Amino acid sequence: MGERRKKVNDGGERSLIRAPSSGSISSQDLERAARKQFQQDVTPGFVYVLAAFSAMGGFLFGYDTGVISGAMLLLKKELELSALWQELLISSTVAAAALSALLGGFLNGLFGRRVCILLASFFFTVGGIVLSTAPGKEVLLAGRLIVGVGLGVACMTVPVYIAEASPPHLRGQLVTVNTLFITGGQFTASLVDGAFSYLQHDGWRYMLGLSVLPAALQFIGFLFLPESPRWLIQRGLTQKARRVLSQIRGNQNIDEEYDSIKNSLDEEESGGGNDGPVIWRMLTYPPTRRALLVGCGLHMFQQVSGINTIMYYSATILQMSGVRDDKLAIWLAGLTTLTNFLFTLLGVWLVERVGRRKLTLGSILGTCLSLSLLAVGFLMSAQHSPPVTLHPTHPSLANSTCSKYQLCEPCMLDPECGFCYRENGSALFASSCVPVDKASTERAAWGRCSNTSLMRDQTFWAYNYCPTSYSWLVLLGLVLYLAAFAPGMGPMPWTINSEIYPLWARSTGNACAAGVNWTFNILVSLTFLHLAQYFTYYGAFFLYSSMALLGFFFIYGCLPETKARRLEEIEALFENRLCSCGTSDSDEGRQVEYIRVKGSNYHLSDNDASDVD
Ligand SMILES: O[C@H]1[C@H](O)[C@@H](O)[C@H](O)[C@@H](O)[C@H]1O
Repeated sequence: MGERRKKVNDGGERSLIRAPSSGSISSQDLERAARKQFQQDVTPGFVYVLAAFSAMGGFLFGYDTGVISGAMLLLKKELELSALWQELLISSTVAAAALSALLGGFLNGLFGRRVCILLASFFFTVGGIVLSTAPGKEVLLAGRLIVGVGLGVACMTVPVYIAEASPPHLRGQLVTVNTLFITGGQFTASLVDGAFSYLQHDGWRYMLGLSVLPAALQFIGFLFLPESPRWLIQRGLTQKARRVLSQIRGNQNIDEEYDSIKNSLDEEESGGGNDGPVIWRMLTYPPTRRALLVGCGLHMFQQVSGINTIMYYSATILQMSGVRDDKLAIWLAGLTTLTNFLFTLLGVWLVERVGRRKLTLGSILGTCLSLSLLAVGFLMSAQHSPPVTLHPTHPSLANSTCSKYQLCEPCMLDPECGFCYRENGSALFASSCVPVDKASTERAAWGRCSNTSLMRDQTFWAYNYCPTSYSWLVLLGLVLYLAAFAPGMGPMPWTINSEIYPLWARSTGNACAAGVNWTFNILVSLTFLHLAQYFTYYGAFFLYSSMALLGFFFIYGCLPETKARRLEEIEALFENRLCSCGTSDSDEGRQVEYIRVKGSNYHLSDNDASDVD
């Protein structure tokens, strides 16, 4: 208790932690002086330019993963793609991204962040050109693989680069901007898909090729942007590092930041144990092992709470709610990506205000509840599933299971069948379960629903869904899901991973975590239809909801708050046994303000202001 002032090892960041009780005049004077100084140390605009150019990698991530669904609608008709080829063209990019993200860790350590981003934008540009000029499906596949390689490298490098260049008080916000760009890319892709869907011939070339523009812009921009100062110091390029630091910190004093990075590197070196591959060292050193577990766990829970299934399925949810026109459903699906984007913006605003931990916890809890609501919506629809009243006879039905179904629910869960019905006001009649046309799921193979243009008024074709009066519940679940997921669970795994590893483990840690993200992304999307078929839609969504609940407990127990801390301080947060964060969070319950002042670094736990000039 006798200790009135404690020097903290924050490596030069002048930090004042003020207890709510400290309200004496001297403390206020101190704050005023500190704030004045802080305001003079404005963050130079250069950091924002740097973050925006880097986040174009995020935009391309969102664009290239989002645009394929619309392009595929045209491609499969024009190139007569089999189901296997469609699957190959979609999954190849994600698989290539998973592998190249892992390789990206190695490249990052060896060549630095800047070269890796240049490499990624080069791959994006070449991939885009190959895709838009492809003469056939084989070249298309090559193009999708090239884009995937770029994606993997970009998704793990960009957050690290932004985190390493940002001042601590802005780091969360600037790294989260990268995810904002991901969702912005997804939104743009849905607009481009909508616009070019009218161009039946070659529309896909424009959809896939447009990514060349931002990719080339990023490449040119990065020819002029600097390397990360932290990587330069690690490589012993100290003069260059100092130059970059002065460039990105403007009129602020860079000595302390420089010393802090240097000291933490020296400590690591003198600590020994530098033998063996980085991943081995990470796994055998408890703080990095714990950080890796938290980082990979966050990405796993992000994906198993179903974001990409929801985005992919949103057009069907909208059709279920009464939007019957396919084109309109595609445009309205754009609203889903827009909602995702807007709520990510909320995340950018919240991350430095409420902190990473609270934001992620609140978000996953909301995600879990809204997934349950979605599941209840599907359950109600299933329980009130309309019956099949007509059992037409047709030679092709001899080998089909469709004619055996008595209700719409099992009929729509069978990928071979669809539900054809007539409607009079809200009453449904003359319904049948018939095989879907193999060439297009928009119509039946034969009968009343086989020719969309000739379909008489009031005759409808439902594939993948059943007409229901509970669609409002599903729609509400969808909107609430996006509102809960997008500000926290969408961006935080990327943001937190960019800051929880010490410098020597940062590239490898981010590479592994991004690899986990892509792997679970593939797993969830490949299993969704089977899950729905065997456990029904509500079963699938209840499963995602329980995953999110598990994720909540994991985050509650294991994720420490990293807000406003210098990157070099964060390792210390993982020194304690994992899963103790929920019980002892040192800074929680106290009002924490980090204020830059001249002089040494103080953790001010009382009113003493005597050392501040
Ligand atoms: O953080 C992003 C984002 O939330 C996207 O919307 C999603 O498609 C990605 O898979 C995810 O990693």
